[in-house]
Amino acid sequence: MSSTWTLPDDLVVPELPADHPGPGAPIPQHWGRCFGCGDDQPSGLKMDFVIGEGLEVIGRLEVANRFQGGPGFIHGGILMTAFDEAQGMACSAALRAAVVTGHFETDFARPIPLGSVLEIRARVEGTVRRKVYTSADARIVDGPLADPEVVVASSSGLFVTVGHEHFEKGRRFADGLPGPDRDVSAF
Ligand SMILES: CCCCCCCCCCCC(=O)SCCNC(=O)CCNC(=O)[C@H](O)C(C)(C)COP(=O)(O)OP(=O)(O)OC[C@H]1O[C@@H](n2cnc3c(N)ncnc32)[C@H](O)[C@@H]1OP(=O)(O)O
Repeated sequence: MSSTWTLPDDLVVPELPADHPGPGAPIPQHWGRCFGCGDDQPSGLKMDFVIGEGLEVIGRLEVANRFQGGPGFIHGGILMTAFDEAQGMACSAALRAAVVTGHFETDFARPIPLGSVLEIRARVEGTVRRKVYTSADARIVDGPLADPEVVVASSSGLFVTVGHEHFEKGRRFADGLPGPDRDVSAF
């Protein structure tokens, strides 16, 4: 299966921020209630991230039983969510900007068993105005069917940088129903 994704000709590769922490530095969760990375989200993916080389970040996902789709394997939508989180984190680390997903596509190359540990390497390919082009690939690095040489899935996504006002619209719904305003400025 091959992607229909193509990068534009006028892509600009961003410079790393001057205070970029460098490979291996942990990346904090961007929002405690985030389904991808938050530790205040019991049903979430609870992904961990560190900075990789250049414009790359490295995410880790333990494939828990609750992520099951077909018997014994990860649900495809869960895998897409993990890619979405990783590629969003790559944008945030490279650009120090808030982003939202505009367009996303994933190739599923191999089934991924429950109990395995996925490493997702996600990177910014470049920007065009507010558009951020990203890609990522996943490998099983521990547990069942582990083989770090094999790419089990890959992904391409277009993110769009937004101001914090974007999230103001959702702040009253942070508990799922309209309620007191919450401070989402740290998102
Ligand atoms: C601390 C932070 C941590 C951040 C860490 C992040 C990690 C979290 C990762 C999870 C992220 C999510 O799931 S976010 C949740 C899912 N996504 C969303 O809810 C987004 C919903 N959509 C929107 O809110 C809106 O459509 C926007 C913001 C994407 C765009 O609206 P806008 O602001 O009015 O901008 P607009 O002018 O329309 O578009 C700007 C440019 O992007 C292009 N563009 C817009 N949408 C698309 C699209 N779907 N496909 C292609 N291109 C698009 C336009 O053509 C234009 O290109 P040009 O004219 O310049 O050529």
